[in-house]
Parts: sequence; structure tokens; C-alpha cells
Amino acid sequence: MRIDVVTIFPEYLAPLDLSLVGKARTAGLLDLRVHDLRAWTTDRHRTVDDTPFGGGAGMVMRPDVWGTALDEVLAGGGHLLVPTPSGAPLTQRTAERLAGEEHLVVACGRYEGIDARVAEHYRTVPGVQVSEFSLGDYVLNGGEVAALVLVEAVARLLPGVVGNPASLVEESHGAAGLLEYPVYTKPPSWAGLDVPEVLLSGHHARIERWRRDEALVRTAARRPDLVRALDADGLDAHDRTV
Ligand SMILES: COC(=O)COc1cccc(COC(=O)c2cn[nH]c2)c1
Repeated sequence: MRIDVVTIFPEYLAPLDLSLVGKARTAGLLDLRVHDLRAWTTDRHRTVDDTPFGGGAGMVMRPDVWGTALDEVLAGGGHLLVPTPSGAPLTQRTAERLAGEEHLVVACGRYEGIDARVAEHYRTVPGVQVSEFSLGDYVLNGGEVAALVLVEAVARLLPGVVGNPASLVEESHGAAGLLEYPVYTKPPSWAGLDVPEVLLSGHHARIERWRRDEALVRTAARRPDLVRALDADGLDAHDRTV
């Protein structure tokens, strides 16, 4: 998989040289390229923004500079991803879908945003898909943090990136659509708190049931919206008694 990130703050993406994503790049599992948008400016001041039509505070990022950059980066087609407070929520399902694609391009907005014609234009370009996505209902100063989140959420799903693929199965927002159960390790007693007995029993069926029940209780308490989203056969008869 190839991921391009276009930003006026390329150094913001430096953490992607570390840890899992860094290893994936070294192992050739992920071809990640970070570009400085100003490389495509033509004026002496390397200008990427201008005042908004219709007035209002702040500046808007110019369509011509973004167009020159994205024409080059998207030359072979790809999925243009634009982080924005007004985008569709980024979910684990979305990350799983994106992990199966060949080429992602993340366009990091700053100021008041990117001229709306950029996304509009690339929706008409054959071989290019455009998705505006949100991390949540809050506003950041730019798309770089969202780019870091997206790259990590997708890269960790690529085959060979995470040491033990089994650890990807039982996760919050996993296939079952529930939050993850609580986890414990040694010592068995700490700060006057004991690990739940069932986990020391070695009785795997009971442990599995306890974990499922805990996941259901947590999800119902913290994310009732997820419980409602579970389809009818997402909950068995026992589940409904928890
Ligand atoms: C068409 O899209 C754009 O113009 C994007 O422009 C901007 C402008 C400012 C900040 C951001 C970053 O995204 C968020 O703040 C964000 C994403 N998720 N939750 C908050 C993006």
C-alpha cells in the first residue's frame, strides 16, 4: 500500500517514522510519502492561502496550488481523504476498508479549510475517490493530527505489520461491535484489588463467557449507541440476560 500525505507542516508527520508504522515502512509493507504543499507554489512567498470570497475571518487554502499537487500525487488514481470537522466519522469499519486499498492520499487542510472546488473537482476525475472524514465533533487547527490517526489505524491492519494478528481480533470496535473487556496481568493482587477469580481458573469456556459479559456491560454503560446498532443476531439469548 502507498499512502501520500500533503501538508504545509511535513514535520508534523515525523512520528510516523517510529514504532509499528516505521517498521512497516522499513519492511516495505507501507510506502508512506510526506509532501510539503509549498513545493507546488510558484510565487516568491510560496503562498498557499488567500482571503475568503463572501468575507469572514481567516484564510482559505487556494485551489490552484492543491490542484497542481494532487494532479501529481494522484496521477495513477487513488482515494483522496480529507480530514474535516464536517466529514463522515472515521470508524474501525472504515479503517478496515481503507486497509484493503492500493493508494490513499491525505490532504491536510489548515486555516478555514481548502477551497471546496478541490474535493468537487477530484470527485469527477476517473480513478479517484474522494472522502471527507472526521475524527470527532471538535475542531483542530489542521488535518495533520487526523492524518497521523488515519495512517496508524490503517497501517496496523496491514498483513505483517502487527506481530500477532490474533491481537487484532478481540479489540474494541472489533467484529462483534462491542467495547473490549478489562484486561489484567501479574501481580494477582495489587493495591488491595484482586484479579477476577474466573481469570485464574483456567476454565476457558467460563473465561470466554466472562469476557463477553464484561464487554456487553461496558458497551451498554459507555456506548449504548453501539448496543442498539448490534443487529438481532449480534446478541444471543444469554447476552440479553446480562
Ligand atoms: C474540505 O475540508 C477542509 O477544508 C479541511 O479543512 C480543515 C480546516 C481546519 C482544520 C481541519 C482539520 O480537521 C479537523 O479539525 C477535524 C477532523 N476531524 N475532526 C476535526 C481541516
